[in-house]
Amino acid sequence: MTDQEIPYNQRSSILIRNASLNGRKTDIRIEDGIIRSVGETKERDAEITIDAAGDIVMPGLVNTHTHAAMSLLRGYADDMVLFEWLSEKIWPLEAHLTGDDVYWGTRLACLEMIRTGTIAFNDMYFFMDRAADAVEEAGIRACLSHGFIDLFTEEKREAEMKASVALHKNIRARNNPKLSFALGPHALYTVSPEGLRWCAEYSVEHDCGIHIHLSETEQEVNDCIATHGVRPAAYLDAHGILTSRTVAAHCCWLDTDECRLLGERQTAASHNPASNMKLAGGRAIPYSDLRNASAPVTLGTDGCASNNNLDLFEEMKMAALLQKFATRDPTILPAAESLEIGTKNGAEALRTGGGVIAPGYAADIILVDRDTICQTPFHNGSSNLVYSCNGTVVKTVICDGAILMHDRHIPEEEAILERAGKAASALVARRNVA
Ligand SMILES: C[C@H]1O[C@@H](n2cnc3c(N)ncnc32)[C@H](O)[C@@H]1O
Ligand SMILES: [Zn+2]
Repeated sequence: MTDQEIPYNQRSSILIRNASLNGRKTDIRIEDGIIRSVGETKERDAEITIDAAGDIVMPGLVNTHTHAAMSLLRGYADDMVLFEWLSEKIWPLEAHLTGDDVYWGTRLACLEMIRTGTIAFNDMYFFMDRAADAVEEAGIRACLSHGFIDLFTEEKREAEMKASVALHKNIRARNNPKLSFALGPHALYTVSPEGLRWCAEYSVEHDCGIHIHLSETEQEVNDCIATHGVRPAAYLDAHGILTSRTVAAHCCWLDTDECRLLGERQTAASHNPASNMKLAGGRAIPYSDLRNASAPVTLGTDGCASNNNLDLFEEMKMAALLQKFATRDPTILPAAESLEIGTKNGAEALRTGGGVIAPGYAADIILVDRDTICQTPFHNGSSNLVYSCNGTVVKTVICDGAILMHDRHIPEEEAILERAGKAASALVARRNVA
């Protein structure tokens, strides 16, 4: 089948033939966005047939914490301390962002995510109606939240509440099962207690998610104890923020009791190892404690200004390596577990219906090359995917039963690179004259 014949970003009936799954050859039938059968099939009547001989099939990856349009800020400010990085470089530049910037930045981010095998992401940023436009055109799944930052003033709180409700309405009106809405209280150091409480109540009333930063730095913990007399997780819990619909990003400085609290509430922790190492937070996520407490652990990249890419294959490797280094225990977070964190756990946290290759699951599937250096020799599939490969191994991406990349081709790639590059230059120029 030539590229022209592929109906990109349209649900189709798809037959994948001869793919390798857990070391066995198999066919996979997809209809109406769902995996219908896994195993050899005699049926041949699909709209699209993909011969996947030489490819490995696996669930698509899920990025549970990002700020997609920050792809425009890739390389803009590196090698800085987190708070100075935010307050001196990132926030002053973001003050000049437009809806168009967010549209092109999010298109660029979706392009990168699709190319590296990600089929869903959890995003917190601004001008999110334009992010939603970009996401729909890319065809990927996303949970979108307006970054709610009231800086403890009532006036800003009212504005952020309005912006959040408007985004919720906008997303509902699109009636796209791949799009969902979450409240996005940025962090306990940028949102008033009233703002947090409002987000919590709104999320209960409308059954939507909550996306927040939690315990990224030691300073956040120390300031919280000094101001409120409790640690960050307890503080957020007292304001109703820790729920089974909540994704808490970073979680580096949680203590054992806080891990237990996340477990009790079934709040998902999004582990962002590259960002934590780059911004030098100084502590790795307490992975064992979270696991012992049965708190869901998922994987995220954070934005492109602190990573600086959105490749979750790299992130799976860093997650495993960082745990080993930080705990001096090479047996912690083995490759197969890292893969599960990057796929199944993220899919559960974002409720995509996918994350597993089996009948009845959402058809969120990727095909990765087996005939490459990083897969040779092939002693252990999980080991190769986590420790040896990166996102360039991905050949084909199917999301909700629609093809988004086929044989490494994604429509409009060149145009997106050009427009996003121009938007980034113009944004920096506006900041420099201001
Ligand atoms: C949604 C808001 O979150 C900011 N943001 C981006 N990265 C981080 C981080 N590691 N920690 C806290 N905030 C961050 C964005 O720059 C935006 O202002
Ligand atoms: Zn973040």
